[in-house]
Amino acid sequence: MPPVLLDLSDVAAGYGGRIAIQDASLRLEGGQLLGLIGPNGAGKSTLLRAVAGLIPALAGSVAIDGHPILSERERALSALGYAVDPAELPAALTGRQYLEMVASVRRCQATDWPEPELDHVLGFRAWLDTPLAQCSLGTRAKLSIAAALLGAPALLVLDESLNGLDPVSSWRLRQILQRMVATGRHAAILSTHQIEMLGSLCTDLVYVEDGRIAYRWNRLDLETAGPGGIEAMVMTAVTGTAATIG
Ligand SMILES: Nc1ncnc2c1ncn2[C@@H]1O[C@H](COP(=O)(O)OP(=O)(O)OP(=O)(O)O)[C@@H](O)[C@H]1O
Repeated sequence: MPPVLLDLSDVAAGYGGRIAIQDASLRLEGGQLLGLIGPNGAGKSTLLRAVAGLIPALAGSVAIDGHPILSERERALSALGYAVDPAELPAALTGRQYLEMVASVRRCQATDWPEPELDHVLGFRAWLDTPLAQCSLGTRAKLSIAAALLGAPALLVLDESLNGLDPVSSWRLRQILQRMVATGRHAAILSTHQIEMLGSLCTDLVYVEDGRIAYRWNRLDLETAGPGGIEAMVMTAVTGTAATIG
């Protein structure tokens, strides 16, 4: 049996007493790569922040790799790689300093990536000694993802992290994610507005709307739709009309 790497049960979370996501239940095993989609402001990032323990769950429970975030926070978070929003990276640090800081928390080396020479593969090596404030958005996004990958955590959470990446780096990173997940020892959640990116990547798909998980598709649904058919499948469900383009 693959390990249960994320167990989210009836989670509610929000800001200043206002609920932004509620009744969210998700279970991810090793080998699953979940795509998270939905309208702007639907609650996707809020859900992922609750998974990462950045905001508290106001109801329900979150467990990562079998460790409840509430009672075993340190053990739970040591199994999580969450790519921080590039805008929230510490601007005064260089990329190298940031990676070293994250590595020291993870108790690994600052180059301990699941694939060797990730800095070269993703093309940010030349920027490692530049303050993050002076790096381009895409380079900061790469450094954020590279930090999340340090120590090859069991659960990876990438919240729109691929948005700013150049096409080749995005493709390389998706390949790395797929290879990690295919081992059965890792699971990942990837939120994006680029549905077409998810077709050949995800094993599962969730659509969040108005603060709730509104639709779910599993591996069989995605295989049946085929990589090119996912967008039509989602649009048909969400808009209630058969959706085709062209
Ligand atoms: N830091 C915050 N403080 C207060 N409210 C917030 C904060 N972040 C998000 N919200 C609110 O919570 C709701 C859900 O926002 P969230 O960022 O989770 O949506 P999202 O689905 O990720 O949207 P997008 O696709 O536009 O990134 C929105 O109403 C938003 O205005």
